[in-house]
Amino acid sequence: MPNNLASIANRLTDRSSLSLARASLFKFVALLAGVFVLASVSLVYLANDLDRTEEVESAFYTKKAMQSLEKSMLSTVRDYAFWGDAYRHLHVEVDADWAFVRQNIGPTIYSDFGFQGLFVVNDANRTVYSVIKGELKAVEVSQWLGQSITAIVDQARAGAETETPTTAFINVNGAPALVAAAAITPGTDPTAVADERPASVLIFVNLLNSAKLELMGNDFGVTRLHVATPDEMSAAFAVPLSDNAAIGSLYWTSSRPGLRLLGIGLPLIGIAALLVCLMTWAILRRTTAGALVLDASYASLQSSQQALATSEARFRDVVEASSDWVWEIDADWRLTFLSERFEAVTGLSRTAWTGASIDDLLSTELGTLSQWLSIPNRRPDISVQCRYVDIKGRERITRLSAREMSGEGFRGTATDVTEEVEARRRIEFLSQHDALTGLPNRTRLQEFLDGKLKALPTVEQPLVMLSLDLDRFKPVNDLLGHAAGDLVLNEVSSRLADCVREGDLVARIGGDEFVLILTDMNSSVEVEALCRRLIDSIERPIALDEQEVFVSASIGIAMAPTDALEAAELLRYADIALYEAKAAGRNTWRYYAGDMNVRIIERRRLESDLRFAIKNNELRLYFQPRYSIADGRMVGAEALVRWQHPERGLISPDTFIPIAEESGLILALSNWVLNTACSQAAQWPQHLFVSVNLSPIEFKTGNLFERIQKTLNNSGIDPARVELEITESVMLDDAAGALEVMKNLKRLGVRICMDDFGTGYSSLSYLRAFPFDGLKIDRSFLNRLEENDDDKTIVQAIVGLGRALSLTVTAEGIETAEHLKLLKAVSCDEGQGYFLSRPLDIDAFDALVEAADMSADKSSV
Ligand SMILES: Nc1nc2c(ncn2[C@@H]2O[C@@H]3COP(=O)(O)O[C@H]4[C@@H](O)[C@H](n5cnc6c(=O)[nH]c(N)nc65)O[C@@H]4COP(=O)(O)O[C@H]3[C@H]2O)c(=O)[nH]1
Repeated sequence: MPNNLASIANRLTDRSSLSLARASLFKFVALLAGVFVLASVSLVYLANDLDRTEEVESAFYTKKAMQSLEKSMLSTVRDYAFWGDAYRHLHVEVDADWAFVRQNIGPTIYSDFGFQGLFVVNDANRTVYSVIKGELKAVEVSQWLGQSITAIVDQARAGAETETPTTAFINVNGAPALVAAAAITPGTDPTAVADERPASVLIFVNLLNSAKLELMGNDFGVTRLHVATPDEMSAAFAVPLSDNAAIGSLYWTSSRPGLRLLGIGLPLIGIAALLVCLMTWAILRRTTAGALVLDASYASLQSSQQALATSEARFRDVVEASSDWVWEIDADWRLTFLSERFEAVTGLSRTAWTGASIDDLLSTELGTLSQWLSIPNRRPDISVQCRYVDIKGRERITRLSAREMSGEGFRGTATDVTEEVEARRRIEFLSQHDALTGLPNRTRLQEFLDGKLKALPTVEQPLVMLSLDLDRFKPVNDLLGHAAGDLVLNEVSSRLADCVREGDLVARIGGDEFVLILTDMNSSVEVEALCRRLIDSIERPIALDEQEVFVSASIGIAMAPTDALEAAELLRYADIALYEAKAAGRNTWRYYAGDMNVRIIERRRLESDLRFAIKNNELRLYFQPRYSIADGRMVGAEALVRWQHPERGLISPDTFIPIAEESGLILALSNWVLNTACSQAAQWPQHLFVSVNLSPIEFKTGNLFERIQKTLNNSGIDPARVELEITESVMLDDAAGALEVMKNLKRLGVRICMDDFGTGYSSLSYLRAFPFDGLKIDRSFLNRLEENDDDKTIVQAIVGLGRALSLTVTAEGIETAEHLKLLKAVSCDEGQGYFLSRPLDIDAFDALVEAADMSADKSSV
């Protein structure tokens, strides 16, 4: 049975609903057509039958009519023939008066009975009395009839004895006629005595014309009875008038009820068929439309089933391939399904946990999971973070999504997000903290500061911000390496954190820059005590492996609401104060003051003026001659830039070089100096070199080599006559990079000289490692020479060192004859200073050079 059903289903699925519907409908239509054909055939058969019956009846009644006619004529002829008076007046003697005139047997035969012929044939077969159509005529019966009726006459005489008349149909001139004949006898009249002669015979002739036949037919319900035409003669039901067909037959006009029935029935069937056709057409249309819809639904159902199957397969694949596990619970919160991944992810047994409460497995921070699932109108797309303990006893975090099932219960997925959550926490922490020291970073500082400022600090309860920068940290980093620098920063960070109270904030916002936010400082005494503590704490030696490192700090202080109520402003003011603290000699602190800001503004104005100055030729180049100490010969000159400010007059480089360095204008400025210095020096005598100062910033820009090369090419000066002065901060910032640049510069053929030697930390080591050609002893040594014997020794040592390293040693700041004498004594190579010559403008220097040349010429002469 199921097989049968399946095969039917297959057959059904093989054929569309449309074709099925059409096939069924066509069968139905064929059936209906069959019914209609059958009905029509039946109707035709019935009609034929009816017609046949009608014919049979008509024939029957026609015969009846004939018989009735015969009977009537027999009766009539009998009445007149077997009558004593008739015997006396028509046989014994023929008395026309009695018969015709007195109308005993005369015209009434025609007028009453319609017999056209009345004849009396005597015993010699002669017609003795004849009335034709009611008129007395002397005509032989055989003549009038056109034929002999001897047989009829004889048969009538034969019946005389028994008084039996006779009838016979004859044909008279093509029309039938019924002849009734009877022997004239005395009948029952006792007065009339029969003679011996053969009896005379009374003959009535009834000519059956059309009108008479029709009338007769009507009496018997036969329509238009008439003599059959030759065609009708062959009809099955034509009634012959005698055995002799030559006499003719009678026929009638059939009412053909069958035909009438057909006339009514067939159109009805036709109309019914038409209606059925219309209905079928309508049904076909509806069925087609319905079937099309059904087909479409079926196709859609099939594609839905296909999609469902694909979706199921996809779901299966995803469930198996995904790292998530799938769960289902019933209305009692009991786990009814756990996917295979559950074991792989959690290590827990599926079998053991199936049937257990989900609350025993998972917990949320918001309460039990079942409570969360029960939240009315809970959005199904929102997931919840749950915790569980895996097989190894570790707490894991999973993100759970849940949807209510149409029955009762829930199902969903669980994604292990432990790593993700930890990574997020870490990222969150890192986004707010400095990776090296773990201190809050600039972002956290900003948040903290905003929060504190929103609380509106008061003058009595101010918010204090300390901007702290380490002094002497860079050399540590550069000389001892970044690892050592990191250790120092870590140590400093923890010392700073130790100095503040809980609720305060210590943030690291740059390499060696820190910001402290203090909220519970009631007086400047407290603030300063803290600053002292901070500096003391930082100044304590920091042990790094086997050596100790010393750093210090400068602090700038700004307060809210006194100085500002905006975080950015407060930071800026604390920075300004820090700048002042550093300018004040470091290792100290400064409160922000309004005029500091003025100074900053002033500095900004200068920066903008300087930008204009470089472009508009306000810079001037001075040259300070450098002499050989041994013989007092000029060997070269140092190019020193000045700024001829339209309002402020001549401005010293000490004022604007730092501004140029900070604003980035230094490159444009230095280009101008290099080009001017080299093109001027190119015109000097060949034995004079020019020395140009380079800023440490220029070493970091990357294209110093190209710039110098271009300057040399443009000016055409011999590179050997160009000396570049750099300070040791160039090496402090990036020793490896500086070495690379210096080596490249040396390839150009220029000389490199270390400026301000003796003021830094590690000049000696740099001197050995870098390709210097000379060094310039900082003028601070010469300033103190007269009062400090140590400095004399140092100068002597530096000169000795320079000689040992084959460097040209130049003393700067020779202000007195004594300085010169001393330098001569220690065999210092070269010197420059006010005592020998102040820096000169181009014209003055050219004049000096010219004068020097002339005196040299004179001396040589
Ligand atoms: N007290 C005293 N001072 C003397 C004596 N002899 C020379 N000086 C001054 O000492 C400075 C020597 O230049 P510096 O050490 O390279 O120091 C220079 C140099 O570092 C920088 N500088 C000057 N011109 C340029 C330049 O074109 N480019 C760069 N990057 N820096 C420059 O500005 C600094 C100051 O330059 P200046 O004001 O011209 O000051 C010059 C000079 O006028 C003396 O006997 N006694």
